[in-house]
Amino acid sequence: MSSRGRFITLEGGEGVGKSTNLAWVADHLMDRGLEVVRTREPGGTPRAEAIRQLLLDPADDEPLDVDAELLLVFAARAQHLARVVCPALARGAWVVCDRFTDATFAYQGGGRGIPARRIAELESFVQQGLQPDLTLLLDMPMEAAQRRLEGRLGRDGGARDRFERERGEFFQAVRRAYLARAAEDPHRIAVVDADRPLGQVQAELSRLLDNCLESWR
Ligand SMILES: Nc1ncnc2c1ncn2[C@@H]1O[C@H](COP(=O)(O)OP(=O)(O)OP(=O)(O)O)[C@@H](O)[C@H]1O
Ligand SMILES: Cc1cn([C@H]2C[C@H](O)[C@@H](COP(=O)(O)O)O2)c(=O)[nH]c1=O
Repeated sequence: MSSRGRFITLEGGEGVGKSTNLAWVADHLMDRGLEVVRTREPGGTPRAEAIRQLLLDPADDEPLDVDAELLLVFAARAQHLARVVCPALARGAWVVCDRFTDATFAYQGGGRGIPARRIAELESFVQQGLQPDLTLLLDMPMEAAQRRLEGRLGRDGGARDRFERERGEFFQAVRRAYLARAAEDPHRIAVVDADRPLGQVQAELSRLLDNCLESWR
């Protein structure tokens, strides 16, 4: 096995099963003796988590400007990369991250309508060429994912955050943007049908991960 760490991201719309499967992916890799760092965006460090709170806060006393939203996402990312992701990869750990820059192209690009070239400029500035080695895009129809989310919110007694309050068209645009990214970069982004029982989803994740483990040897 190479000593270089690997960067794996999970992506997809709200409620498709990212958190559930992130834990499973981390365990799958740890079972193979790898050091795994499990993290998320926006967030992953105390200051980046504080930016996450600003982004997710549904208070409508002061609407968040779309460019401010984009810059906050990348500010949190810069902090997360500097403090967590890059040091972990440098010491040979595997980083498994719930969302990364594909989410920015999907939410701020597809959802908010910010041109992809503007997002790409910030991506180059903040990431300096760093890209995930593998992205697992969990995909399913928005309506079914919304039902799952309602089930979880009901059980948690949780309230919807600023993004979860968006309308259906927003989430349809997010899904289209994710699928367009996967079509542009099929070598990195694997689309996984998430609208299946968990065992079937995880069997496919297992196959994808084991193929990568084999080819990265
Ligand atoms: N394949 C599946 N079949 C049925 N239910 C599932 C499946 N995967 C996840 N769930 C359930 O759906 C709900 C949402 O899953 P989860 O919280 O993992 O999604 P998420 O993509 O992380 O959501 P968010 O976008 O809000 O972070 C949870 O209650 C989870 O137990
Ligand atoms: C990384 C990233 C995230 N978002 C949005 C997408 C989600 O609605 C929230 C994060 O909450 P979750 O628990 O992961 O669902 O943030 C975004 O708009 N842009 C991004 O780059």
